[in-house]
Amino acid sequence: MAKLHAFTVYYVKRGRNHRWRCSDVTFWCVDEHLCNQWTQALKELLEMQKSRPKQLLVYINPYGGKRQGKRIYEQKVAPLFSLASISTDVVITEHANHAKDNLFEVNIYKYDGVVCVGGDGMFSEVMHGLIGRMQKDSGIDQNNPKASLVQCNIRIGIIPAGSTDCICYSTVGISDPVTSALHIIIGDCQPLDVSSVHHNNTFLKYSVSLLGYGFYGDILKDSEKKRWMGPMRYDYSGLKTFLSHHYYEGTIAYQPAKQTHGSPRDKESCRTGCYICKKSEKQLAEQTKEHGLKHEEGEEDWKVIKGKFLAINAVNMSCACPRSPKGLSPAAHLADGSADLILVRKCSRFDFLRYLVRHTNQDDQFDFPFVDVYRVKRFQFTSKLSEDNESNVMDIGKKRFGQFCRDHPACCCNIVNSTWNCDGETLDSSAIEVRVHCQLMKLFARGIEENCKDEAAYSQSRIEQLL
Ligand SMILES: Nc1ncnc2c1ncn2[C@@H]1O[C@H](COP(=O)(O)OP(=O)(O)OP(=O)(O)O)[C@@H](O)[C@H]1O
Ligand SMILES: CCCCCCCCCCCCC/C=C/[C@@H](O)[C@H](CO)NC(=O)CCCCC
Ligand SMILES: [Ca+2]
Repeated sequence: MAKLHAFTVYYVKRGRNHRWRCSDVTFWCVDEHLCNQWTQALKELLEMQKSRPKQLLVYINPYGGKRQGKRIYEQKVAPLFSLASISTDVVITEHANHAKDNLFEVNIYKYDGVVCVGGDGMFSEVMHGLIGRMQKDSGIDQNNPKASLVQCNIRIGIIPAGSTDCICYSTVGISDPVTSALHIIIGDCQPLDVSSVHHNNTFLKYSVSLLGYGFYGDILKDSEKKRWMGPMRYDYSGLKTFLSHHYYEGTIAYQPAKQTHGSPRDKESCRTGCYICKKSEKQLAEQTKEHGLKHEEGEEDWKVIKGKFLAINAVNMSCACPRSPKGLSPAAHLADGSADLILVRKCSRFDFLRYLVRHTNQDDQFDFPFVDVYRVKRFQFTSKLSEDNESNVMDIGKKRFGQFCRDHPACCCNIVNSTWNCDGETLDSSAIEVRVHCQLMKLFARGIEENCKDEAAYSQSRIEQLL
């Protein structure tokens, strides 16, 4: 028998529900020279793939979600990175803000990307570190709410190991560490809108998923005390908050997003290669070419809404997650430069439950008389309490009689403020000013792919597209 020579090709195979797996095929051949020619040609082809990362900085939160981050990375992700010849510097975080602070100190420019292993909170830390570092290096003051921010071209990869993993689920279609690792390896790139949140010309936070006041703010505040329960804390605090049924009075002012095509009531969702996000990318490039970073937005066309709200949810993306597979705004776009502002007004407990149930099924969440939704580029919120404080008409008696509104004791209208839930972190201020920055950062992802029945059908459609 002649001596056989062989080489193995590792490739990505699509599974069900947006899951990707690594598969391999081994080629055998008797001719050693031919075998070497093949491996050489394949190596050269791989070398030409400039979007694939070679060096990554990895942060692992060992305490996120079910505390499995370190194990998930070591067992499922590191072997794939090493198979793909990616070199890594790994930091296991020792305290909150470790990753964020570290990103201000290290030479980030030597990396092709930063990977976070954890949940939405861990992603938020890495995003704040990277965006903050870019602004610092470019001399841009984050405290100026009107500043045009510098885009961050160092991509972030998310290995989901948290409690909600909403950002991973909404940008990949599944919360699965191996799938996310493969998106990183093949060098996918998904731009992402980021909202900046300010109070009185002071920068508070950035947000990419949910900015929620009322229901989601109260859940978060209560659940933070129960971190030891792990992801279950949200079910416990969710039920408690639902039963308390608190309303909050305040004023919302918003500027509609006129430049984006599409509406929150659209039937189609944002998917891989989304033409609405592509149009926004083109507009952004033209704007930057014309005005550079100096472009200022007009102050025209503010709309004002006063009312009592059970929940105010501003989402930059659908916020799909395993608990809510279509998300809070199923037609929101990842990179169109706008957010969907959802106002849930005072209604009965039963009606609010009907609304919440629609987070989990196929029915239209906005088809209720007490729910309004607007696609916006900027908004401001002031609670009734801070309005009263500002105009110096605060009734001290209200304070003394505890937290319920003295004027309507039976209405559950809360005179204390709720808290803003900003991607799973609480904000210190209730009065905020929010602005969406179109495609401020990039992820190692490609958006959610259209569902295809099987791989053969997918390949066929790709061939047809290419032809
Ligand atoms: N070593 C650490 N010790 C304590 N806290 C940490 C550590 N590293 C990171 N953190 C903080 O833990 C918080 C929560 O982490 P993470 O987002 O990973 O998990 P989660 O809250 O369970 O998930 P999700 O955000 O998806 O709901 C983050 O805000 C992060 O700042
Ligand atoms: C009777 C059935 C009612 C069921 C209602 C289920 C609703 C689930 C909606 C989940 C929406 C998640 C939005 C994303 C928020 C994240 O930025 C944040 C950080 O991870 N998570 C939470 O605040 C955690 C929020 C958890 C809420 C439970
Ligand atoms: Ca958006």
